[in-house]
Formats: sequence, C-alpha cells, structure tokens
Amino acid sequence: MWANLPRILTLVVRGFVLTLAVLTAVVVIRTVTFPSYQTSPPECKTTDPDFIPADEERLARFTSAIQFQTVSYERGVGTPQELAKFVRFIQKSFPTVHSSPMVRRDVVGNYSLLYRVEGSDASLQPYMLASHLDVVPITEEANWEAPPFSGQLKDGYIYGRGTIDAKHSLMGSLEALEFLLSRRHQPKRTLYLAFGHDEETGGHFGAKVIGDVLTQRGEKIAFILDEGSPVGDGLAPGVSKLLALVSVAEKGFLQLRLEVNEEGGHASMPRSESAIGILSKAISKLEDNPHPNMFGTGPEARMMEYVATEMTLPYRILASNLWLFSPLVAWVYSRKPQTNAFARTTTALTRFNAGVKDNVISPEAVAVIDHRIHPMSSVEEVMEFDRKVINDPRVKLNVINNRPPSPTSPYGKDSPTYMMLQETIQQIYPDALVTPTFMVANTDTRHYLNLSSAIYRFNPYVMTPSDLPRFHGVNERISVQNYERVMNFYYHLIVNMDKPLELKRHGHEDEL
Ligand SMILES: CCCCCCCC/C=C\CCCCCCCC(=O)NCC(=O)O
Ligand SMILES: [Zn+2]
Ligand SMILES: [Zn+2]
Repeated sequence: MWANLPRILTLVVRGFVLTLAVLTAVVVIRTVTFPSYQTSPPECKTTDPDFIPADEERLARFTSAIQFQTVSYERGVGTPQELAKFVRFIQKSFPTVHSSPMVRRDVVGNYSLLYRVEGSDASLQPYMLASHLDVVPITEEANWEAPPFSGQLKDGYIYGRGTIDAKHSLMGSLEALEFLLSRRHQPKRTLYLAFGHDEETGGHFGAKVIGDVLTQRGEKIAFILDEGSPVGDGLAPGVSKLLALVSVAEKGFLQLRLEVNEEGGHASMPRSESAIGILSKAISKLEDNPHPNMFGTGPEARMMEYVATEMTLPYRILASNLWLFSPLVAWVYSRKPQTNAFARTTTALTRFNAGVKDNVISPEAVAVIDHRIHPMSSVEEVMEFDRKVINDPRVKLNVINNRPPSPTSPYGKDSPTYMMLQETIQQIYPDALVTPTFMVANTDTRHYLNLSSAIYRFNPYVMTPSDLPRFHGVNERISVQNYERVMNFYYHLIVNMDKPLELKRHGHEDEL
C-alpha cells in the first residue's frame, strides 16, 4: 500500500491537471466561439423631417402634465378631481388626436383613457401602447431639488413626480400621434393607446376595466408595449455600451400583512415579549434570510447570452460559460440591489405600524412585506419559505394581493414584433445593445395577458445607477434629451408598425 502511494498521488495530480486543462480548453473555445445575438442598427436612421423636437411648446405641455397631482394612495383611494382635470387637459392639449375622425376615445372606469386609431387595413391585427395617468405619493419633500409637482426645468432636466413613471410615455406617445395625424397620415394598422388611472395601486379600476372592454369587443392584439425597463448606462456589470433592456416577462408579486396580537397594558409592568418585539424578530429573520439565489434558472440567463460577446473580457468569459460560472455570476449579481432583483425573489419591508402612546404597551403590531417573485418561483413557494423562516405561530401572515410571474413573450430573430421593437430602439440608440430581460417591478400588463401573447415592457430613456432611486423616490426627473428620445421612439414605432412585420426591414431580411 505505502509503496504504491507515490503512484496513486501521481495519478491523482495527473487527473486533476487533465480535468483543469479540459475545462480551460472548453471555457476558451466557448468564449471565442460564443454566438453574437446583436444585429447591426438599421441603415434608416432618424432623419430631420421625421424628427419631433422637444421645443418650448412640447416641454410646456409636459411640464403642465407633471403639475396635476394624480396620486394613487391605496387600492380605490386616489385623487379623482385631479384625474378629471388631467383628462380634460389631455383633451385640450392634443387637438388633432381628439378631433380626428380616425380616433375613437373612450373614458373607461371613470378616468382611464382608451384610444382607438383606425388603421386603413382592417386585415391587420391592432397593437397597443400603454401607460398610466397616476403617480405614487411624494416622500421627503424637503430634499427635492425642485418642487415635486412643479415640472420645473433645471439644468436640462424636468423635475417632478411622474417624469419617469410614467407621464413621459403617456405624453410622449400622444405627442407622436399628434405629430403623425397632423401630417395627415393614417396608419395602416389599428393602434390602441391605453392609459390606466390606478396602475400604482394594482390597476383594479383602470387597466382591469380596459382589459375587460377589449375582451368584450373580442380584440386580439398583435403586441402590447407598456412602461418597463430602461436603456441602461452602466447598469449591467461588464457592459460598457448602452444596454436596452426589453422586458419579455415580469416578476410575480406577493404582498403580505404580518400581524401580531398580544396582551397590552401599562408600560411600567412589561412582559418579557411584546407584540412589537415579536414582529421585529420575524422581520429581522426575513431580512437576514433572503429567498434563494435563482440566477441562471430563468430569463436572466438568456440576457447574459445576448450580451456575452460585447462584455469586457472577464465578464465575457463568465457569461459565455454559465454552465460553469453560474454560481459566481449569481454571487456578483446578489451584491447590488438592482442586479440582486434579477437573481431572486426580493423581500421589501414597506410598512411597520404599532403603538399609540409612549407609556402604553401596544397590543398589536403590523407590517407589510412586498415580495417580487422570480420568474422560476411561485406564490406558494414564497409563502412556504416565509413561514419556515419566521417559524413563530404568533405571527399571522395574511395575503393582501398576489400574482404569479407572467408568461414569457416571444423574442429573438423568430419574433417579428420583438425584432421590430429592436429596430426602433436602434433607430433612436444606434450604438445600443438590445437584450431581452424580465421586469423586476410590475405593470398594468397583468390585466392584458389574455389579449396578446407578445407583451413587452420598455422605457425608451437612458438610466444610470444613480437614477434608479428616483423611481418612487426623491428628485424624480427626466432630461430634455431623454424626453425627446421618448417622443421620437413612439413616432418611429408607429411608423415601423405599418411595415409588413414578416418581410424584410431596412434591407436586413437575413436578420429576421
Ligand atoms: C443586468 C441588468 C441590470 C439592470 C439593472 C436595472 C434595471 C432596472 C430595471 C427597471 C427599473 C424600473 C422600475 C420601473 C418601475 C415602474 C413600474 C412601477 O412602479 N410599477 C408598480 C410596482 O411595481 O409597484
Ligand atoms: Zn409606472
Ligand atoms: Zn410606479
């Protein structure tokens, strides 16, 4: 036995070296031969006569739109008077749209707006551009660099609630339509514009009703585009070019109310545990035990493949070889909130309430948890996980609202609508990479799932990492340049939708 030891050790070392050499060879070969999913931008770029400038008049209209305080607070609790005023403002601001015999406008669910622009070719399925009229409440007003409902123009930015979520796409798509119709252009394909009025509280009285109206009309929609992920500048690790993130799916969500009821009483004679203490421990456990990292099991793995060839070398090696490096990439992604959201079901503690007076032990403590569910997980799995982590029957878990993750829409070269979207993005951003991804937040499209199998969520503006906290946060703003891009994106999209989807586009038929 001992005599054989050197031979055994030599064999083990040889085996190890051989395995390492084979693995290295596979990694190198995959890295250099990994297919590119990027297509060159269309030759037909935005041209002057086709350009909508962000001139004074259009900026003034956008500023005014921001000044309507169309806040949604809770399900069914909004700002009806502001919504009604905003609806009247929209009608007055886009006279051509509202007087055109081609356009039918329905006010749905009291405040939501549904426009149907009649196409000249009834054989073509209609498509739909969606956005919403409402906004979330403001926080930390004192920290805003300009008043949150001012729409103030400052250093090239328009400030205010709704500038990026999502009055930009509401106003931008209407500007594009106004521009088009005022040039006496009738689209070939019928187009819907759908603007819900309570997206920020679930869309139960807006988009839900729009979806019902269209279902009753028996409409089938060729494709739907709603607010969504942006064009990232420095958002994705290892990608130095602009990265247009087209969400072909959306996370699910589960909002839970956690409740503890214990005996209250005089603060001078406390028991060893209080409702507040018990709930705090449960919350801490949830924050200390994140849901499992699922990176590489869902659509996010495809996103890595789409950009692999364009990444800096270390990331290119990792992204071309997820079969080996998936756990490492999963770890890298888990380190920042914006990438962690792609790796797992997230847990956000959004409310915590207890107590009425300094010397009264509160008999009740309540918290709300907002989970966004990874596409490869489910509502049931998340609930089960939370119960196990909390492991305390005194903490009651009540479901406020939930949705499973959405289906995935078609993407890539076999999907003409995705390719049309990609082409339109490249007309505005010729140097950008375009990739399918999933939406880490939620949209009104949850109410449109039975209308179309091709649903995309995309915001045609550029965002840097420092812009992300502006969503639902302080100093929400959009640059004038970005707003101009938004208007022109919708204009080009409407024009592109009139070209045959199945046929060659811009002389690139081999790319479809
Ligand atoms: C590897 C890629 C990294 C990219 C990282 C950042 C991508 C950030 C993507 C999107 C953020 C946009 C969120 C917009 C949310 C708007 C919708 C909304 O508020 N809905 C209501 C809700 O979800 O509660
Ligand atoms: Zn929104
Ligand atoms: Zn929002």
